[in-house]
Amino acid sequence: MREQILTIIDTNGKLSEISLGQYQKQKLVLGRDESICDIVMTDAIVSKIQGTMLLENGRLMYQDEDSRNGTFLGLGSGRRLLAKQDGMVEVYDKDILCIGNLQQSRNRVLLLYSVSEKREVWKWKPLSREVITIGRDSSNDICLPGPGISRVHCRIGSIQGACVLEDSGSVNGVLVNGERVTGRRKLQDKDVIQILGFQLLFCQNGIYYKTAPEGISLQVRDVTKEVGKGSKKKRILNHVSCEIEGNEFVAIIGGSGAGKTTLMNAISGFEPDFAGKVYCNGTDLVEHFQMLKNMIGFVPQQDIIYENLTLKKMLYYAAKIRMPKDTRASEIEKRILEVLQMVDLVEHQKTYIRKLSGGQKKRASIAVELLADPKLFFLDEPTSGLDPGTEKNLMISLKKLARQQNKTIIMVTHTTANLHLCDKIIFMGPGGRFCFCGNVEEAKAFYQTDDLVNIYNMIAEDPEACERKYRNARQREKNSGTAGERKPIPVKRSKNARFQQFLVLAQRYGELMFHDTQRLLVLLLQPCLIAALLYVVADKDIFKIYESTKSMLFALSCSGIWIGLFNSIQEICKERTIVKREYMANLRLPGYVMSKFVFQFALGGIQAAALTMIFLGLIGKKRAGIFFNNFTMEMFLTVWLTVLAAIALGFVLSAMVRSGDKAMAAAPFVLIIQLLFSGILFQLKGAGKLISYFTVSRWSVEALGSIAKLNRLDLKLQKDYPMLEHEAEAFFKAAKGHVVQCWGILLLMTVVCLVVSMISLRRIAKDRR
Ligand SMILES: Nc1ncnc2c1ncn2[C@@H]1O[C@H](COP(=O)(O)OP(=O)(O)OP(=O)(O)O)[C@@H](O)[C@H]1O
Repeated sequence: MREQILTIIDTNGKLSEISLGQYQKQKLVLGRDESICDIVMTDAIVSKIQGTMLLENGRLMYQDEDSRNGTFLGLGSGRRLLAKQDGMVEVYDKDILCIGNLQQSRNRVLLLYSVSEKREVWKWKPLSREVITIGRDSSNDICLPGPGISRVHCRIGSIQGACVLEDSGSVNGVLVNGERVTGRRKLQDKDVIQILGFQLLFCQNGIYYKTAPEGISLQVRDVTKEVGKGSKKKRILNHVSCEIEGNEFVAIIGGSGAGKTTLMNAISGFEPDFAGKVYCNGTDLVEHFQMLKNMIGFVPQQDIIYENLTLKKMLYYAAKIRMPKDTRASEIEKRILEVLQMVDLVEHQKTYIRKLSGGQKKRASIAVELLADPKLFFLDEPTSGLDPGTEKNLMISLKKLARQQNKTIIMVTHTTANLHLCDKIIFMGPGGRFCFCGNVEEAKAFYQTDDLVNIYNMIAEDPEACERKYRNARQREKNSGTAGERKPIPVKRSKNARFQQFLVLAQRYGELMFHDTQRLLVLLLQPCLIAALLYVVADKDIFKIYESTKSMLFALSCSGIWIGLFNSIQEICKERTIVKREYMANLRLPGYVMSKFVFQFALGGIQAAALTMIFLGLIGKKRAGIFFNNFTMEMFLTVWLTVLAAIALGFVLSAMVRSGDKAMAAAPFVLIIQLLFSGILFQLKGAGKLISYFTVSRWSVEALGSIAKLNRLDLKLQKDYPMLEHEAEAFFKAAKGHVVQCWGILLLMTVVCLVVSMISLRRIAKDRR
C-alpha cells in the first residue's frame, strides 16, 4: 500500500512526519491556527491559514491561501512562488514546499512530499566532529549503501565557522537544492542534499537521512518533439504530460509508429532534443543528466551483451566500466551474484552468452544494467520475440524488481497480455498523441471496453479525439515548460580513471578476440596464404627487373591494406548498441578505440611479419636495404605501417556505419580508391595526383620501391637494348630521408584516422535503436 507522506521541518530544525492518509479527508488545511487547520505548524512565519491540500486519486494538489510569507514550490534556481490566483498546483513525489524567507535559511519551514510503499524513520547525525564523511563504506559517519555511491562520496566540515560540503571526487556527484556541487559548497540551514536516490537534510548542525534509497519519481511536463524542417516538419510527440511515482512499474503502449520509443528516449534523458521538461525526483533530468545518468538503467531492444564471453565475465567487465573505480574486487563479485539472483541466472553464470536462450539473453542484458543499481529503469520492448510463458515470467520478474529492489520501471511494449501486472499504462496514439495514463482498470473504464485491444483500435481510428477526450478528462492545469538552452555539466574524470577504464576495455577486447578462435585463425592464416599466392605469381626476375618488381611491390602493399581493413572494418559497428549504452553510462570513446587498436597493433605486426617474411623467404633473395644490410626488416616495417594505417581507416568506416553489412559494402570502394590513386597503375595529374597524397597505397608503395631501390633496376627492354636510358623516378628515391618521410606519413595517417574514428563515434549518442 502506497502512502502519501509529508515530512515537516520547522524553523528550529525539528522534524516530524505525517501520513496524509490518516486524516481520511480529501481536503486538508495547513496553518498555525489549531482550531481550523488539520496540519498545524506553530512557527510564527506560518500564516493562520497557509494553504490547502487536495488529495485526489493518489495525487496531491496545493494552493497557497494568500499567506503572509508565501509558499515556494522547490528550492534552488527552479523554485516557484505560489499565489492564490495560481489555483491548485500539483505537487509530485519528492517535491519540496518551502514557507518563509529563502535568504534567511533559519526562518524557513520545509515540507517534503513523498509517496512510498514502506516507511523508514529518519535518522539524525549531529555534526559533533570536525569533519563527517558520507559514503558507501561502513567506516563513514553516514553510510549510504548502493553500488553507485563512492566509498567516501563527500565530506561535511567546518571552515572558518561555516559548514562546508566537499565532493570527494565521487563518480555520481552531489546535488544541494537541485544544484550540482563542484568542489566545495557552503551549506545553509535546511539545505536539501541529494546523492543518487538518497535525500539528506542539513539542519541546525546535523543531518537527517534515511539509509534506504526511495524509488525515483518522474514528472513529464509538456514534452513535445518535432523532426524535419520546412514542409517536411512533423510532430512525433504532442504535449505529453504525466507522472510516474517511485517504484511504479509502467508500460508505454500503442500502435506501431505511435512514438513510444521516442517518448521513452526523451524521458530517459537519452535523447534530450525535445521541448518541455522532465523532472527526476524534482531535478531537471536534461540539465543534470551527466549526474543523474548513473541512476538510470536503459535496456535497448537489441541485447547489450557479447556473445563470446561467459555471462559472469560479461558482467565483470560491465561492472568494471560502470561501478565507481574504488569498488573492490570482492564487492564486484558480490554484486554480480546479487544481480544474477535477481534475474534468475545464477546457474548459467559460466555459460557462454551465445549458448543462452532468447529469454535468458534478455535477462542477461537486464543484469548488465542492474549492476550499477539504477533506480530508474527503462526497457525497450523487452518481451519482443519471447514466447508467452517466457514473456509472462519476465513481466513478473520486472514487477518484483520494482517492488523489492526499489526501482521505477518503464517499458515499451506492443503486447497487452500481461499489462495487469503494471501499475500504470501510458497509451500513445499516432503522431505522438498522449491518449491515456492510468492503471488497466481505469483505462478500460475510460474507454468503456473490457478489452485493451479495443482501445488500440479506437485510438488508431481517431487519435485526435482520444487525445482530446483524455486531456479534457484530466482537467488539470498543464505546466508547460519551454525548452531552454541545455548545457550538461561535464563530469570531470581523472586521467587515472580513464587509464583504468582503458585497461578494462583492452582486457575485455583481448578476451573477446581470443574466444573467437575461428576468426583469429582466419586473420592469422590470411597473410600466410596471400604470401604463398604472391610467390606463385611472382616473376623470377623480381628484384632484378624494374617492371616485375614494381608490380609485385604494389601487390604486397595492396595485400597489407586488405589485411588491415579486414581486421578492423567490423570491429566497432558490430557492437554499436553496446557501445551506445556504455557511452551513455561512463564509456570514454578514445579509450574504447585505443583498447581495440593496441590489440590490432600487435595482430597487424604478426600479420605483416608473416606476409613479408614468408614471401621474401619463398623468393629467397637477399638484398641490401637503405638502413641495414638486409632489406627484410625495412620491408616488414613498411608493410606493418601499411597494415596499421589500413586498420585505422577500417575503424573510421566502422565508426561511421551502423552495421557490419554496410561496412563490408563500403570496403570495395575504399580498396578501389587505394588501387586507382596509388600512382602505380596510372600516371596521375591534377586532382588525381592530389587524391593520391591521401591514400595509404601511395606512401606504402613509395617506401617499398625506395627500399627495393627500384630506380637502380633494369627495365625489361634493357635486356635486349642495354643502351636504353632508365630515368630515375623521384617516387622511388632510394634515400634514408625519403623512406623515413613515407613511414612518417603512414604513421600520421594512422593517428589521424584513429582521431577521426573517435570523433565520428560521438554521433552514436544520437543513434535510434
Ligand atoms: N529522428 C527522426 N526523424 C524522423 N522521423 C522520426 C524520427 N524519430 C522518429 N521518427 C518517426 O516518429 C514516429 C514514432 O517513432 P517511434 O520509433 O517512437 O514509434 P514506436 O511507437 O516506438 O514504433 P514501433 O512500435 O514500431 O517501434 C515514427 O513515424 C518514426 O518514423
